[in-house]
Amino acid sequence: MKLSALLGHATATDEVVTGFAIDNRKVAPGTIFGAFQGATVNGEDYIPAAVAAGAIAVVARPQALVEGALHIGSDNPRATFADLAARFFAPFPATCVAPTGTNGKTSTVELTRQLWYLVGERAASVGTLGITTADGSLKDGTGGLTTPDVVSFLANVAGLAREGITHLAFEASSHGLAQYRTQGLPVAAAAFTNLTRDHLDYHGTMEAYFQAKLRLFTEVLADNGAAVVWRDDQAEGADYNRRICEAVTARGLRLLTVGPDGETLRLVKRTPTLLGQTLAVEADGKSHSITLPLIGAYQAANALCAAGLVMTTGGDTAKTLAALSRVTGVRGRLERAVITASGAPVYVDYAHTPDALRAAIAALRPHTANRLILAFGAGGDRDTGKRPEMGAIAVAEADVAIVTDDNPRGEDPAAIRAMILTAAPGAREIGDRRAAITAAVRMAGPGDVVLIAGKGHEQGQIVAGRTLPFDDVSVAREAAQ
Ligand SMILES: CC(=O)N[C@H]1[C@@H](OP(=O)(O)OP(=O)(O)OC[C@H]2O[C@@H](n3ccc(=O)[nH]c3=O)[C@H](O)[C@@H]2O)O[C@H](CO)[C@@H](O)[C@@H]1O[C@H](C)C(=O)N[C@@H](C)C(=O)N[C@H](CCC(=O)O)C(=O)O
Ligand SMILES: Nc1ncnc2c1ncn2[C@@H]1O[C@H](COP(=O)(O)OP(=O)(O)OP(=O)(O)O)[C@@H](O)[C@H]1O
Ligand SMILES: N[C@H](CCC[C@H](N)C(=O)O)C(=O)O
Ligand SMILES: [Mg+2]
Repeated sequence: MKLSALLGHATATDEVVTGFAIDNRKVAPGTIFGAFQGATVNGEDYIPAAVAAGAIAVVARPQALVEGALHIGSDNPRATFADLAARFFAPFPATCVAPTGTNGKTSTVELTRQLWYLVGERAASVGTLGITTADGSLKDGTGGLTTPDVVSFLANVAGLAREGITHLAFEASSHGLAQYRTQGLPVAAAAFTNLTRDHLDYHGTMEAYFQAKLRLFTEVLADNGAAVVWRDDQAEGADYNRRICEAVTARGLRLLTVGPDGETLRLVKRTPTLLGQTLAVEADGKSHSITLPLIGAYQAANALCAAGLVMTTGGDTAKTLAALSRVTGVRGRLERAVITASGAPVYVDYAHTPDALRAAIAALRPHTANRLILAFGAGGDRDTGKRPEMGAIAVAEADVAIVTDDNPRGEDPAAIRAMILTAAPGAREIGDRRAAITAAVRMAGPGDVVLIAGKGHEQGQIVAGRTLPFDDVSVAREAAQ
């Protein structure tokens, strides 16, 4: 594609555009470079290096200095760059949907993908787990991010379309929304699960965090799009869900509400069973009984959000709800790793926020005859305020709480544990995660349940800039030997 065709107007030198880059080290001849002010450095400092490497145009603020390449000036360079990149990489899958929320995005995209698969669509998902393709296999391309950087995202989504994917569910993280990482991809439906404490290191305040999420509904969602909003008016942060509904209604878009206080899919009753739960749901004045093979209220919530996304993009209500009985568990979300010799099940879960920890413990409580033994930690170089909150929840809700390490990154692991322990009197401290998991598994007796929280599907422990191989599920299995 020629530069003039991409921009829609004549340019002094009309070169062929070969690609897009936001990092000067990825620029090749013919690239359009996006220079953005970041959280750690200013991308504008790399413009000369990008031009030297062959960039033919640079998207940057109007006041930025660009010499030797076309300067595409914009007050919102991230958005302008993404719109151009989307024009370059298109076409995309015909139906793209995106959930956001503090917790539940990965589960919702995966369940949405599965529901589409079960009714015969070629569907994929993009998020924390990576790129999950039509047959359920995983491929890389996200760079370890939940919402990949804009170039990787648009290039990969276009690649999925070329492979015949017609339906895509992707996770819209608050960082991704704030940085316009998905801009340019038309979104047919967006979902909102919940908003509770997380990422305040980046957003500063809960209101700023909410505003980043809100953008999915006010700006990213297409003009003829629809929103699915979880409604449990008694839940923590329920006011945010209400505000999302108001914003969607103000835009005149279709709104589907799901949950105990939802109107589209009203969750009337939830009954835990041995390996899952039965959901009594009212839709269009009809009662449906859904046998969901996943445990926990939180998984029911994500399943209904997923069903809403499928229904609002053309899925038949009865068929979609029926398909919920055939979904399988999401990797690292209340995943049963092993049953110990004494008969205690050991679950691995990705709870790394206060609300998630509470939800994961609550999910297991009905399945626990005796003690609920919890091993958990909190990540380094992330919101520090959530640490004591998680500690308080652990000692209040679990019978045995073991505080251990979870990706200390650049921080002193002992200092992270100390912050958790300030609000967790009675909790035990075992820094080494393998030792903590082993202790939890070995102390479990008949009727006990073990919950290992925080890392879910992760395959490494990030310590001082290095990622050491680590998998909670395998370690739990070894401990149970
Ligand atoms: C805080 C954050 O979101 N950082 C991400 C973001 O950085 P940034 O825009 O602030 O960039 P920066 O590092 O200050 O650099 C500014 C610009 O200069 C460019 N640059 C920089 C250095 C250089 O030598 N040359 C160069 O061109 C960079 O590419 C960038 O465009 O853009 C970078 C490039 O895509 C990402 O790698 C980086 O992710 C870091 C590694 C990260 O840890 N991000 C996490 C916190 C994150 O994004 N998490 C969310 C939410 C997770 C969830 O809750 O699910 C996610 O979606 O994964
Ligand atoms: N709807 C929900 N309500 C409360 N807690 C939830 C909900 N869904 C998931 N959780 C908790 O959050 C954890 C992470 O879930 P999931 O991976 O689906 O969320 P996410 O939003 O993608 O998280 P991340 O932002 O880290 O990618 C789960 O393991 C569970 O403990
Ligand atoms: N997307 C989240 C994942 C956190 C996972 C947890 N194991 C941790 O390292 O804190 C983040 O980057 O904040
Ligand atoms: Mg996720």
